[in-house]
Amino acid sequence: MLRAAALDKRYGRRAALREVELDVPAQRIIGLVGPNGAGKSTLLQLACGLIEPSAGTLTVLGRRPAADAAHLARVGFVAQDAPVYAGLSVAEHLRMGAKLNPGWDDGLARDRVAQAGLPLTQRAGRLSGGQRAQLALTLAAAKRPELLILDEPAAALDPLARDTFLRSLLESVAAIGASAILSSHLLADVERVCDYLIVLAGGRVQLAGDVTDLLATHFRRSGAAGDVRREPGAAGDVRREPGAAGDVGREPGDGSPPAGAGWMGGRSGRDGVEHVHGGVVRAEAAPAGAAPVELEELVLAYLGRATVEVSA
Ligand SMILES: Nc1ncnc2c1ncn2[C@@H]1O[C@H](COP(=O)(O)OP(=O)(O)OP(=O)(O)O)[C@@H](O)[C@H]1O
Repeated sequence: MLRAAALDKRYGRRAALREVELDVPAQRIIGLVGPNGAGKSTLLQLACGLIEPSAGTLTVLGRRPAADAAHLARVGFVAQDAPVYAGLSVAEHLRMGAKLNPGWDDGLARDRVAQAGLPLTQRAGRLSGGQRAQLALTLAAAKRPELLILDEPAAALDPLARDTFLRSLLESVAAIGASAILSSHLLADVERVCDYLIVLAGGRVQLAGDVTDLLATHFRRSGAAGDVRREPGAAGDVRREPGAAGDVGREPGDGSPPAGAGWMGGRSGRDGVEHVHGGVVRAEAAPAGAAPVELEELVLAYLGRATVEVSA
């Protein structure tokens, strides 16, 4: 569904993506996570055909992004901050969507608008942030795309609006049978809706795979519980909501490796066990005494390792 080979994107001399290799199957909801400047928006914009690769190849639904009008119709994009036309009403947005998109599903659009409680006569500029995000999602979903691409769609929303938005996203994806890729800084959101994960840092893919496979092949060495955030380089800006489960007693990096965590800051490969970071290891089967990891620990371990590698 989404394939990248030796994909590079440079802005002048700055490399935003380097040697990206991806092969994401269809029918997934993909979470794209990474700290600020990791290259998430760049990858999504490449996938939409808004920008061109500097080197390498990227295919979306088997073709070059935005290859032609027919291919454009197969992809729906919700850009960061859910842009809509402030001066147009909700109903006018739907009429515009119907005119511009050959596969427009007006029934789906009107159902979604009603479900989200968007007043048809209200100008988009007067909608709340959550309502604007719902309108942008409606416009993208009513195209009935095979792939929905969303760049931090819920970042500006309060927890309740985000919850409603994510539920609508899941319903829309299920209703149209699409794949979706969304970037987010909020691991709780990714954990909730995504079944495939891509971790980007420093323009490189640190980890990619089905969430169930990743969780089945990563473990925490005994004594390492919850220590990933206390390691040097643990990336602090991919975050959970304050108060979310698992946050109790965890503090951002205090600069010292955790006692008893088996921290090696690199890969050993010994006995088929690869040390990732922060007591998190990768192995086909659980090493003796190791415990399952949560998605948050997994992501932080790879981001922590990337930070250590960059600063080494
Ligand atoms: N139009 C541009 N011109 C020059 N540099 C750019 C441009 N867009 C992005 N960059 C740079 O490319 C890198 C990746 O940026 P990108 O916006 O893709 O990251 P991101 O992971 O989406 O970050 P954020 O989470 O802050 O949105 C950054 O170093 C950024 O400064």
